[in-house]
Amino acid sequence: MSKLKIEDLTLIFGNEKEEALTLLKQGKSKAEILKKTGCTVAVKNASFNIEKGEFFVIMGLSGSGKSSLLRCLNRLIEPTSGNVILNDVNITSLGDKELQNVRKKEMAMVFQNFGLLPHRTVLENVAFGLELQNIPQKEREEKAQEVINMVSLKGYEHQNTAELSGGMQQRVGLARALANDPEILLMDEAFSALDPLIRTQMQDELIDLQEKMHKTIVFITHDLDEAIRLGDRIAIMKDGEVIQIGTPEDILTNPADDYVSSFVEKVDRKSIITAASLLFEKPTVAIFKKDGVEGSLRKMRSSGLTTLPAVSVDKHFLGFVYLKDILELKVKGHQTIEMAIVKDVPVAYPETTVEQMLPFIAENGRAVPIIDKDTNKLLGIVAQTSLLIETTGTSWENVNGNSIDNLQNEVI
Ligand SMILES: Nc1ncnc2c1ncn2[C@@H]1O[C@H](COP(=O)(O)OP(=O)(O)OP(=O)(O)O)[C@@H](O)[C@H]1O
Repeated sequence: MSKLKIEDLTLIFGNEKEEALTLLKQGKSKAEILKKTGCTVAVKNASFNIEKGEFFVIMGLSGSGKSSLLRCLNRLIEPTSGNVILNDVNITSLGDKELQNVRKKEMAMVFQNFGLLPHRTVLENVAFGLELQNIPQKEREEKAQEVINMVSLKGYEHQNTAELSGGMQQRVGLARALANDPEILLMDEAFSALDPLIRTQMQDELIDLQEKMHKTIVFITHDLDEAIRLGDRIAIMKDGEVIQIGTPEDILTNPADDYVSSFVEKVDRKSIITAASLLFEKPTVAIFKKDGVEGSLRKMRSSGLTTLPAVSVDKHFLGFVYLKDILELKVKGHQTIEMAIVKDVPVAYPETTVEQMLPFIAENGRAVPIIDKDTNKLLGIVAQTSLLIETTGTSWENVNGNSIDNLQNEVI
């Protein structure tokens, strides 16, 4: 079930909003609208869903509209048109009191500049939201302590936040947001002010925390590496428009346009591209025991492949068969291939990344079998071009896969 629905959301800054909106509907560009009305279209017709428990990252260059969009979700900024629907409640049409309740209980925000009360202690800062709700001191302090422990700040409860490092202040910000146990966390460039090492550490901790909490997180960043590390899905914004939404792998393998490509080309893909996305298009050929020496040779000749996977009748992977071994069996007059099946080869799974597979390829020399973890069946093989085996063996671009889906159509 979808948790948060964003429907045709538009945000325009300026005095001539109505006119700007009309021009927008007529298909005029952001630049034309600015020229004619003096209004800035910060978010243009955004429509997408964020699933319950999803880590959703919004990414884009400075000025692309990320913060504006995020602030429309809890109406820190009033959207000009469109709807934000949370669990069937239309946030955009709530009265002040109900909206306050949503902000307190359902959507909490974590800011880049922490937004803490500097002369209050960690405990008081974390409990602050609960204090505003008149929750009795003992109860709010217990709750605050619980989240302080969660974000690894135990022992710092009574320190003033101004005395803490940036990373620790951001933990306080996070703990404060979590104190109300909201369903949704809105995080606006929450780690951007931290130095790189601390930033990576905070990302790791947030990933760990999310595994336990299963919150819906909407996280803004202008850093694609951060988006990829954190996001289940990433929305990419440009000039107020959401131009692509997808998993990190979708975005890297199929960038929607040159703008997305320009982000993507700087990313190290080896650690993101998985076997699953390599297993498409070309079907592989596999050998069954019943093919025997002659049948195997025929399959190798007609497919042009000198290494083929051997599978059982129900497609369980048995091992690899190499041309040289089959030829040896033929010379010796054998008809069965049993002896030529090399069983001890490293296998990978659909979620195994290219980076993780490269040592297998180096070790095995030719290909990596991709196996379904549950059924143990062979899904396909990821092979390296012979050229690459000769050279470095480390470039993902030259790694390709063959799916076993079309096994019935194999070349014989
Ligand atoms: N209060 C405002 N008044 C007028 N225009 C604004 C206001 N806030 C933002 N804008 C404009 O709206 C557009 C989107 O800005 P926004 O801050 O949402 O982008 P962003 O992607 O979050 O950028 P950054 O990463 O720099 O925060 C920009 O053109 C910006 O200049």
